[in-house]
Amino acid sequence: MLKALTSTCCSHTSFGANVQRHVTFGDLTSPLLRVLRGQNRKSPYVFRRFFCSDSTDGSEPVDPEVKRVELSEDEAVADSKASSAIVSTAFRPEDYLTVIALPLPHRPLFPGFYMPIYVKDPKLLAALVESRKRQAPYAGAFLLKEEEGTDGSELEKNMYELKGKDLFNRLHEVGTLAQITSIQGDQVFLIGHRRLRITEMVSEDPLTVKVDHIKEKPYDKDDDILKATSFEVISTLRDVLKSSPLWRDHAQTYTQHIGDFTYPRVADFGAAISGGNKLQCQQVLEELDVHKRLQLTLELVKKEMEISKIQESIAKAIEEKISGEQRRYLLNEQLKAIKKELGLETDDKTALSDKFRERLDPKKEKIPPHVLQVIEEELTKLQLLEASSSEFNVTRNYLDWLTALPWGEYSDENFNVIQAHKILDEDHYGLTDVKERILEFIAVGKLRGTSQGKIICLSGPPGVGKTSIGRSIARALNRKFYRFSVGGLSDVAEIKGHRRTYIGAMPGKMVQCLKSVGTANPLVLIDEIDKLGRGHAGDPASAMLELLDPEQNANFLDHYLDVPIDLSKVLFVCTANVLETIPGPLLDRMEVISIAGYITDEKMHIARDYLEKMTREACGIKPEQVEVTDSALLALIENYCREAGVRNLQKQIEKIYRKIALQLVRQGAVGVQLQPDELKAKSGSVSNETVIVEGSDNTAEAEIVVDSASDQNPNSTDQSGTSEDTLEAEKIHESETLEKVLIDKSNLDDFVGKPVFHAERIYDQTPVGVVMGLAWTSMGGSTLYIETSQVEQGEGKGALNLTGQLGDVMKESAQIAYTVARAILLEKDPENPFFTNTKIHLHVPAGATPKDGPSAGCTMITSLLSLALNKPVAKDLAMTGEVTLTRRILPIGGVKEKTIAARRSDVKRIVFPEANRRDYDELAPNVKEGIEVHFVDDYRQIFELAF
Ligand SMILES: Nc1ncnc2c1ncn2[C@@H]1O[C@H](COP(=O)(O)OP(=O)(O)OP(=O)(O)O)[C@@H](O)[C@H]1O
Repeated sequence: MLKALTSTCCSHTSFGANVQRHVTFGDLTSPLLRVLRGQNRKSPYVFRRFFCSDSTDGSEPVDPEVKRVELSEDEAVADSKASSAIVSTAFRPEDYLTVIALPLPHRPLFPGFYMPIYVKDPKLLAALVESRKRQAPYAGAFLLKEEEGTDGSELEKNMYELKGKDLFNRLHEVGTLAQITSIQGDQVFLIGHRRLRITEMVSEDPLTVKVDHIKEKPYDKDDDILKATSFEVISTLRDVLKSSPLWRDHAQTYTQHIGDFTYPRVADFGAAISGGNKLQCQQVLEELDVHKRLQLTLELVKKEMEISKIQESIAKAIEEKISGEQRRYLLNEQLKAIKKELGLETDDKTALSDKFRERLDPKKEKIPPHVLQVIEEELTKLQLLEASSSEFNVTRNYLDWLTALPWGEYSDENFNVIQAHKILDEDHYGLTDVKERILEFIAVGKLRGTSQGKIICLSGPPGVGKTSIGRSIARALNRKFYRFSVGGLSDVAEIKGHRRTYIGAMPGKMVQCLKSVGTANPLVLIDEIDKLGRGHAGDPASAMLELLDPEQNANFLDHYLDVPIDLSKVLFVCTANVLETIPGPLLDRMEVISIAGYITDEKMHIARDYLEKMTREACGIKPEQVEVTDSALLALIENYCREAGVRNLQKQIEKIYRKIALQLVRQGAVGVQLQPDELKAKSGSVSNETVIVEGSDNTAEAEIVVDSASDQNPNSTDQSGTSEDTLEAEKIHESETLEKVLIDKSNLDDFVGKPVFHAERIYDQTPVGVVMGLAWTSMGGSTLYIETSQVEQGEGKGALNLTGQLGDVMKESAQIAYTVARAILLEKDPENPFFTNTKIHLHVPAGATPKDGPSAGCTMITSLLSLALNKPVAKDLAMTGEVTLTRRILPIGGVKEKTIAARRSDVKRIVFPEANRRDYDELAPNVKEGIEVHFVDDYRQIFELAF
């Protein structure tokens, strides 16, 4: 603040430096003292330059030497010439009664102080230069009055535009006689001398005014009040200056001598360096009563003191804030050191080691010795490493994994076959093969006393419950369940882990599994094993082999862990949609259980007993609120969800129940809305407010109104009766309005839309040349037609065209069929030249679906013969079987799927190869129901059946 204050006296930094040079208080100490005491009359300029009290008194003439010191060397030379011609008495300040008026924008100039100003008006500047040359270096400095409604910045701008009378009117009457010490460019340096008062204007441009020199009113130097006030000003100034380190030196110099100043000087000095605004300063300047002036100054410096205190406290607060953090850090460090010294706390490393040892201790007996050894070595290494090194982190993470694994921890297995059976039945309908296999596994475990790790592979179309049965098996065996999908997995590191040297290295899935389940005998479900990716670095299939092979996995080596772990107690269950894509060696180690898909009857059971129940609970609907009829369910299965699995069926059921939930909530909303009406009828004591809300749609609002009715009269028994009635009414109403939602075949459309599934059966009566075959895909079995048609006829035009996105095997199969059909026709009707003279087109719809495989061989022959003989084939007959050139029928795959598909398409008779008789015999009776199967090993038998 003081810096700012002082710079107001010399408000330009460039000039500030100048001032510093002139006003070096340390240097001036003795001359100033002497001048103030009137001892050194020879060189009064030093004093005058700083504090011109003698000149302002009017007792001291200005020495021409004063000027010489202030001028530059050139000016001094010129000046010396000029001065020789002018009488020195011409420079007495009190002789100046007409002066050029200089406007001051910011602060008044106090006697004894420097002030640089800029003079932008060239005429004025020229006049000042001229007057200096004429040995009359004095002007009047007057503070400019502020125009109403303007701020300071505009004042300076406008100042240069003010001229003559306007300027005159804007000047404060009282100002200072200012000596022009030097002029550099448009910068003029002034020293204040004595107070002036404007009496009249003399000329306009530059503004020249007549002035009176004014003096303070006489005062008694020994007046105690005056003395006390001035001392108070001095002591306050001393305090202010002391608290500001920047001005401490100056303060010392000043305060040493300030006692020698006259009272008016002390007042002027205090006001000049204070931070008072320009009007306050002007007030001090205008005040001629010394006591009053001192009081005004005292006010200003006291204020300065307060500001200085605030400044100090702000600085202190900030300093404290910054150093606080640092202090806390240091204290913390000290605290740590002290604690360590006293043995109260160990350092990070020891704490870490202790944590790991704590983990190890309870299972130390079960940990294999070689693993224990590695752990001990690593723990020792941890102590030797620098805590901030990367190696330390690697070792810490490694130890974390090693100690977190469930070494020798097993969950108590369930060997109770009956209980396991119950659990399996609870979760899934049917799936007898799978369930039987699991029960066998449990039985063996019970007899042996321990269970073994095994690999079961569940294969089948999507949505038949492969994944969910895996979870159910874990529940039945009381093992922890962990599932991970290897579909598209191409990085071996996912299975075997990264080597520890890599940044961000992680162990493989199996180690992660063991850590997360916390037991060494979980059930691990490896999903989508048929979609295992082909790795660019390493072969994931081989890694899987190591993981799954019971011979190898007792010592499974994870790259990260680097110590063998025993996975032989883990039960692996894999799922796959097709077996073909599973790598041979892997498949060889698995026990495959295929789940073929469900027939309508099974789907009905699953929907009724499992999916519906599950969905109903998930939607929060009570069994009595809804009824889905058998016919609706049947229609849903037959017309909407004809695929092998039940996932789509589940989705449709969920759709139905969501719609029911919405319907119920809507009904409920209507019910509560009507409530106030009912209450009115019942109790007749509902306030008017209720009536207002009658018919409102907003349930919440209606409820609030009823509440407020009871609030109004809390003690009334009538009212409490009303709230009970409310609940009662709610219940009655709910049961009345919430009608049971009935879903029947007729309104099924409203819930699930129109059927999307059109019958696979294109023809009601198969025309000539069209025969139904049976196919099998990863989505399950399906029926498909083989169509043949005649393109053109002519001598020797016999040929065969194939369409329908057939694969190579199927194309070859068609060629074989063509040959066999020709041979058979030759046998049956030697005269018939059909194949020789007819170009035939064979197509397999739908054209957009790629098809392959040899199993449509016998269907193709039948189709070609039907066309050649111009005889349609029985409509309820479907066939499948690969044919050799010698007409033998070879076995096919997917007997169950094909049977199910045939039943879906209302086929009554199926032709299967004789070699598949065993597969068929194994099918559950409900799958075979209503089907007449013919097993054939030669095409001739099919010919008899078809025609
Ligand atoms: N036999 C069944 N009894 C009861 N629910 C079943 C049965 N089969 C399947 N589900 C139900 O069908 C849904 C789909 O089953 P899941 O997800 O296990 O099929 P998935 O065979 O694993 O299919 P994907 O091959 O696509 O993985 C599950 O909610 C499951 O509960």
